[in-house]
Amino acid sequence: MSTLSIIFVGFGNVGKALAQLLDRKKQLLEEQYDFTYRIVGISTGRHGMALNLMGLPVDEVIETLKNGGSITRFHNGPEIRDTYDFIRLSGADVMFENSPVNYQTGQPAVDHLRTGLEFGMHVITANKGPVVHAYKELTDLAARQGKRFMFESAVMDGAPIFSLFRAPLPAIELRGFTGILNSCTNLLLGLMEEEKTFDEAVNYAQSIGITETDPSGDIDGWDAAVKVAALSTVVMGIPLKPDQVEREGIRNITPQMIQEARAAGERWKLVCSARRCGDSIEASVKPQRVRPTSPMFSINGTSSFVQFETDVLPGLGILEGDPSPDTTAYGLLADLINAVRGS
Ligand SMILES: NC(=O)C1=CN([C@@H]2O[C@H](COP(=O)(O)OP(=O)(O)OC[C@H]3O[C@@H](n4cnc5c(N)ncnc54)[C@H](OP(=O)(O)O)[C@@H]3O)[C@@H](O)[C@H]2O)C=CC1
Ligand SMILES: N[C@@H](CC=O)C(=O)O
Repeated sequence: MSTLSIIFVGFGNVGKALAQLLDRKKQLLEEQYDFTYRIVGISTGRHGMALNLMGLPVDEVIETLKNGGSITRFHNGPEIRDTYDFIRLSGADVMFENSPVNYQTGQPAVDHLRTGLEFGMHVITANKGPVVHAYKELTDLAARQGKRFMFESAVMDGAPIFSLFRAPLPAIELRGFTGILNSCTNLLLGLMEEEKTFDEAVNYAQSIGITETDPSGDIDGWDAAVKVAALSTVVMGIPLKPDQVEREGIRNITPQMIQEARAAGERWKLVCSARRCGDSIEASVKPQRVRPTSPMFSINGTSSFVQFETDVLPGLGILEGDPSPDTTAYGLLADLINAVRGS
């Protein structure tokens, strides 16, 4: 049985959930997939970084972070200058990159992933930035290195969106899609229907780890726009950047607007859509009132939904019920298994 050494770049809600899921699935990985793992490195933005090639005490690292402490005390080895040094010194087989998203450039995650690939690692991320800003570059580099660049969790967390179009739907023509791709705003709109204030709703969303590091990315529609751009780039084959998506967030939706919609039997939803027009794409993210006849009407809480328009399957939809950092962690774990077994 092989032992993979694993590093984490970014160890917030998602990184920690993944470390705990890996621990829970350790025996299954050994029995069914014939590999085990050792977490040899964890790096953060403001809470230090630590390498120990014999394996880090992950529970203690999590406890330290919970108390706001630095994890540098767990470091055992030569001094680490920066994250690139951390990646290089780790000699790891697999890197998980889960740092905050940068909608405009994808950095520094793109550089982290490139460095991991250059040093011979499979690189796996839930970060949407690199998918829209460096999909081709990182996919080509991974192929040259005989490694994988994987990002299933970047859109709809653990639901297999990218994998679906990788193999199970050969020869299909994807013409467009519509749906709810941002969990946070769907939760906020639902809580406002229950007469919570906007601030109360945001605080709750942050407490369950579903917002972006900076929640304005959710509220102003950037997270939804980067997901639309990622789907366009990867599954529709039309590279698109978030600022090319017509975008309006939910900041201007008032409690009165919510109640007016309710009185009319409708609900506000932050609707994402994209439609192929020749070689280009028309894409938007905007709040819309939806009727009970829409499949989006009954998408509650953090749940998300997408309906694909294809030439052969009329209306193929995927609903993900109540995702959280734990479901994102599952998408990352699935990527790990698929990278290791070459599927
Ligand atoms: N939360 C979710 O449900 C989902 C999140 N994602 C994506 O996963 C990624 C992580 O999200 P989440 O865990 O919620 O975010 P958090 O804000 O909880 O964690 C971010 C982590 O990245 C670290 N970090 C910050 N800057 C850097 C840097 N320059 N280099 C290395 N590490 C850095 C932070 O360290 P420190 O705290 O010390 O600053 C922290 O450990 C994001 O890209 C997000 O879009 C995708 C799907 C779902
Ligand atoms: N902030 C994001 C988290 C998952 O991508 C969302 O709310 O959808």
